[in-house]
Amino acid sequence: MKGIKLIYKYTKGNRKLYILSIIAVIMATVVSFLSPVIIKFTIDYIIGDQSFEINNVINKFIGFFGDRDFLSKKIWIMGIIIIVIAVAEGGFNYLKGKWSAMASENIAKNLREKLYEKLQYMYFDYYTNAKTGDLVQRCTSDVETVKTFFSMQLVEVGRTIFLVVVALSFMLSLSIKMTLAAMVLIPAILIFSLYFHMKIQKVFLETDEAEGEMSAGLQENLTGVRVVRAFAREKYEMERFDEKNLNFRDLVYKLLKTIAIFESRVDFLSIIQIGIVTVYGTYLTVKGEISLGTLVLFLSYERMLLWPIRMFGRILADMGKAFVSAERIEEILNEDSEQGEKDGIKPEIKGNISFENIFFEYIEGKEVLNNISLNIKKGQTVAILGATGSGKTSLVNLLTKFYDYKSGSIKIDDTELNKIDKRWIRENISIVLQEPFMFSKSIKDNLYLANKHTSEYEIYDAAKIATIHDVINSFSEGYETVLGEKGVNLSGGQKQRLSIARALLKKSPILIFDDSLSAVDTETDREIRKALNDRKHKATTIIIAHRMTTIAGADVIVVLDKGKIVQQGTHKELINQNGIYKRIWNIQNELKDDINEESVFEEDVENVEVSI
Ligand SMILES: Nc1ncnc2c1ncn2[C@@H]1O[C@H](COP(=O)(O)OP(=O)(O)OP(=O)(O)O)[C@@H](O)[C@H]1O
Repeated sequence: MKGIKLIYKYTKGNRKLYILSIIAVIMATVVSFLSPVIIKFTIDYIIGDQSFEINNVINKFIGFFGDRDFLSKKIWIMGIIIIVIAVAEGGFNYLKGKWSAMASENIAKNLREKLYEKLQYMYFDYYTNAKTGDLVQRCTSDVETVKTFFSMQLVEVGRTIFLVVVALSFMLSLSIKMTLAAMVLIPAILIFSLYFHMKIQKVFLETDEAEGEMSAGLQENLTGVRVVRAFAREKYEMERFDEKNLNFRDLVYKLLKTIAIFESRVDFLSIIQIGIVTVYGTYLTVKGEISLGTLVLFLSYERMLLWPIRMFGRILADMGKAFVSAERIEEILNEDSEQGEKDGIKPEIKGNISFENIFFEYIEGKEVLNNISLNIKKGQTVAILGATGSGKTSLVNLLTKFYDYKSGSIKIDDTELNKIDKRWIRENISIVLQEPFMFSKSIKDNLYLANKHTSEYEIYDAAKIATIHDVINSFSEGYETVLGEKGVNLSGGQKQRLSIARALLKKSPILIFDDSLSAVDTETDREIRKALNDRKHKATTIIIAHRMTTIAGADVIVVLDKGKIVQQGTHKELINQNGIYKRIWNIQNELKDDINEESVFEEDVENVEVSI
């Protein structure tokens, strides 16, 4: 029932095409019934001189070409009629294929569109829990399974049912005895086919899973190829892949063997069925109960019926698969997402931010932020320092509305963040993520992503601030250089710098760096901070970092520990307090002494006030 509802829902907008393809199938089937009738007519009436009372309409159709005398002299006319019928059948089958393909391709396209759109707006939690491979499979092979159902199985079920009904009524009108003989093994073949295909479904599923595992293994291996090489684990990886490869081969072999056994058994049953019609039909013909033409007609219909009936089980089993796929697609489409939310307000964002008694947890009972209160004025630079897992990124996640806070208050200027439109606030915040991601496009296109109306001059300017302009120019294609998957032809630090340039191009009133200078060397870090310093006060800037020199020049430094703010103040204030900040500062200075090198670090320590 659920499946039928889904069929009805999915065909929306394409039902006319479906009706047309069903009409074409009916026409093809009707026409296919004509050839044996023409042959019977030729054998019995033209050659055999017997009366022909098959059906008034068909009688008239053949009579249209002339009387018996005329036709017996020009028997080639019957050959031409058969050829025309075959061409007409082919034409109707072509139209059926065309219309059902158009409808099913539309359905698949709409489904992919809906899924893609939905996935753009899912809540962040969804991506944390969902497996990427599984999502990709739902958007590709599950959609394909549903498409195959609509393009083939649905119409084939209709064709088979129509074929059986029409053939049966036609055969019954000619000879009840022969019809019974022609149908004697049909139920057995049908039941056997249904039983077999239900049973084999499990093997199909196992094979699909084994193939999925093999491709997932390959994908993981390719993504982690550097780790594999670095740990010299090639042999181990090959063995793991071999195991999956072997398992897949064995399952496919088992599947093909089972299908071959089924085919040979059902072939055997079909031959016996044809044998029964031939022997019993010959007996009745000799006795004069039926004509030779009727025997030939029954044999033709028998052959026409056998193929769809033996495949009926397969079609039904595949339909079961299509319903499972449709449900997997529906699971995604029925998820709650940001799309369902009402639009929030869109105030002008100046850049004043205040957190008041914010508590936050991702998982109930596991507090991540504990009573956070913090005031950031427009244009200020705030640095956040804290151990891993202390809640720095979570603070940013709330600000960008990736997650919602349940208690406390966050105000942007004077507006409660909860009331501000999600897209609006994200448009007004530039964020450089902890793990920068670059699309497989040119460097320029990756930069345009931030602001498609930006000028080339602005792009170069942002790249210069992020100290990546010279690096880009050193590539032979310059800004047109196409980045590989995940930007692999850039180093980690280069990717970070490019994503800083991208964020700067957005020109938002709020700028966030989430540990975005960790992969650049101290010298480059200093250069970027100097360049940024010139833009100071243009945007409220939040910097999350572990390197003290990155942090020290901020207007306000916030020290987080296990989700709580434990210290807050300027570098000068914090250095004079006994606390985490002073301890880390001392550790980094001691390290510097240990290394005992004349370093940029030393300069940084001296210039901390100006170097953000
Ligand atoms: N999506 C999530 N679901 C559940 N727990 C999460 C999620 N994201 C983060 N956490 C948990 O919240 C805590 C704070 O994480 P957060 O990423 O804010 O730390 P952080 O200070 O930014 O750390 P780092 O410096 O390593 O990036 C951690 O204990 C982490 O395991």
